[in-house]
Amino acid sequence: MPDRTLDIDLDHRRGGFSLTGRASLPLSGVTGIAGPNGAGKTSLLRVIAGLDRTRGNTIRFDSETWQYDTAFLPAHRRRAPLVFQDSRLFTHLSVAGNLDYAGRRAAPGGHGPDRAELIDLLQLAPLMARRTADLSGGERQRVALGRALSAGPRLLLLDEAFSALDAGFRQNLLPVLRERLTHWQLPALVVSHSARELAVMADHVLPVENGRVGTLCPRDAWLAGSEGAGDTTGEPGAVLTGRITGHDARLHLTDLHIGEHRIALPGLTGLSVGREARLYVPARDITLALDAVDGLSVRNRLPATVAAITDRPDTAWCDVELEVATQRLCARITRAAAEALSLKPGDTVIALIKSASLAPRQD
Ligand SMILES: Nc1ncnc2c1ncn2[C@@H]1O[C@H](COP(=O)(O)OP(=O)(O)OP(=O)(O)O)[C@@H](O)[C@H]1O
Repeated sequence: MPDRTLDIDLDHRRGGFSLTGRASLPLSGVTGIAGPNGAGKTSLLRVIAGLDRTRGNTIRFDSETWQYDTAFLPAHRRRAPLVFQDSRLFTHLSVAGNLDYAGRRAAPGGHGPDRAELIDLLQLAPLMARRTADLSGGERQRVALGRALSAGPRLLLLDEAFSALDAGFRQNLLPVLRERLTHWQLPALVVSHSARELAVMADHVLPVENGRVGTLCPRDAWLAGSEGAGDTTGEPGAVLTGRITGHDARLHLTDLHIGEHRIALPGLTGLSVGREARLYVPARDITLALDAVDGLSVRNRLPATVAAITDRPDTAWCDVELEVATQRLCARITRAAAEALSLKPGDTVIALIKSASLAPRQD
């Protein structure tokens, strides 16, 4: 059990919708919140933020009661800002004015970056004097994130808060933000429909389905689909954790080492050499080979050992679980291919991963 937890026990009713269930979420790292449209993810974050005051919910933040019976700590005293897809900014203030306003209201004891780091992280310098009414959707989202981080938060609540960012900016921001959240010791709850986003950000995932809060599970278990979630396409994936070992400015590639094995990633320029980075690899994007193959364009080739093979009943597919330098990968290949290669646990194979599948994309 983690030391500090956010404990929720919900019996939330709004209109015809109800959200129920209990969970104890770690107040360290990032907890992803996943589930289909209308499941209740936004409702959950609103209750935690203190934006919905329905009876029947109990929320405890560490030893502090945020809601219980008739007791209700107002949102501004929780200091758990909620950034959502279309956050409203103060239109009578400039971008700098919005950040200043949040900063002035920050109470001591919160976490987050100083102003210079914030501006650098979210690339706000060219926007500071701008009127917020004139900003694009992505710019507005960057400012909304900046405002939340300026407010001395104790818990950050992000609801599809990266959806308007362009794919390249997001690909760079997510691993850096993840690393910074750890540095600031700022826990976060992140709602996202993107398995790739949750893979990079989350340590645990809380599934929400049909108005019911599910069981918190480790990110890798969720990605593998073993908890019934998997990614938005219902297919598994896995996360490889490596260390950035170099950037090639000419070829726009970043080198990441997983143990002694190298992977080249397109355009992960936001992370400096030596930093840890997580990489989401969808199972469908891995090809398996028994031997080294020549004359292929695929350059990411990881030696792996087959740990298990699971047939998907009534489909053409099977999932091959692999071990790569003590980490786990999953490859979805056809059962016909597994039979043709006579794959079995203990076999040594080479996992081939196209760089394009690791590149930024809207998903
Ligand atoms: N104020 C409200 N009054 C009545 N029903 C509401 C209210 N707000 C949300 N709902 C309903 O509650 C249900 C859950 O909505 P919620 O926004 O929490 O889902 P979600 O999981 O975040 O969905 P999505 O992934 O589509 O954003 C929906 O059916 C929605 O219509």
